[in-house]
Amino acid sequence: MKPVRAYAPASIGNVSLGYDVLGAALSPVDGTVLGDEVVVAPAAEFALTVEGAFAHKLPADPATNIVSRCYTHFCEALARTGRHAPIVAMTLYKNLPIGSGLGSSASSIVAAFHALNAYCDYPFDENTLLIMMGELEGQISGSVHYDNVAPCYQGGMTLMTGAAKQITVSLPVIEHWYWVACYSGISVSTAEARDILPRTLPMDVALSFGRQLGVFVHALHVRDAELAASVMQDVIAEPYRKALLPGFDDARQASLAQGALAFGISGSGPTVFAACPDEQIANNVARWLADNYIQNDDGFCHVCQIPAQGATIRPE
Ligand SMILES: Nc1ncnc2c1ncn2[C@@H]1O[C@H](COP(=O)(O)OP(=O)(O)OP(=O)(O)O)[C@@H](O)[C@H]1O
Ligand SMILES: N[C@@H](CCO)C(=O)O
Repeated sequence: MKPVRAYAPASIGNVSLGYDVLGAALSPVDGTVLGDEVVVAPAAEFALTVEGAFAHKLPADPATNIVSRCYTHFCEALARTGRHAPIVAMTLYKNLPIGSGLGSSASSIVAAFHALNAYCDYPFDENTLLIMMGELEGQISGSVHYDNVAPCYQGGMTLMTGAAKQITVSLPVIEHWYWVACYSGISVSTAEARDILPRTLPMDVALSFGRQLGVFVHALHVRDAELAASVMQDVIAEPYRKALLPGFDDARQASLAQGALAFGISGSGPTVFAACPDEQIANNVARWLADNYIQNDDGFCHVCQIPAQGATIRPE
């Protein structure tokens, strides 16, 4: 079998108004690689090598890397179909920072499963593979949520259905919007950022959540950018999580003052995002965030769009 390489993009989980049920893939407009890659090649025994800018931030033992667990999970699923497990050497290019809010573990998981599936000539369909990706994401963050793995794998903006038969539906995107994503450089554990949230919601919060999500989906379908932006406030997680993000309120105020239409936490943070009506405003917001929100040399800021294509495969 021939070696393959999979690329899986960064993503915004929640997009402010869709806690755990809405996500979007990200693609920097300047062509920067913002996502993990996994290469799968034939070998005499299983091995995982980790390279890339953030490889040193992962535990040294490859067995603790989520990519090794993806391989085991994939092989077990394959065995249930009567096929033999492939013996492979995998290389993870860890390009995304850990605990960033950019769907870093999701990116590794999607690249790993997509590469293994392609290497084995696609034994699993997209929905089946997505369920496996969600299970592995759940092992890391403490509960299954698809809002990073789904857009990362499928591209675009995806809404989770809650039904195993079809995990996601794809939403239209406002094509002229630019999305600034700024990673401050610190790490926030997704599991811990989930633990600080209340287990139940007051009725008024539940009503706001449902109203916002319904209006947003409608607005995307009728291409009403103003209406879509008007409901992009996080009533569930941001009130609790912003305390974990130094400079969050100032960053929001400055981004909105410069013309951003909406501003929020990407996933569980510390990355923040700003949805902007044009590229010029996005560049201005990105400059401000780069100068003021980034806290150390690991931080970065990119002007992005939401790509229609999610994970990709190419021969190695
Ligand atoms: N390939 C991998 N990529 C990322 N994290 C991994 C990987 N393998 C193991 N881990 C571990 O999984 C945990 C990931 O933590 P967490 O879910 O907070 O980060 P994340 O997925 O990077 O976050 P986010 O979705 O906010 O970007 C860390 O403890 C990390 O060491
Ligand atoms: N929906 C998840 C995304 C984590 O990146 C959360 O907010 O916890």
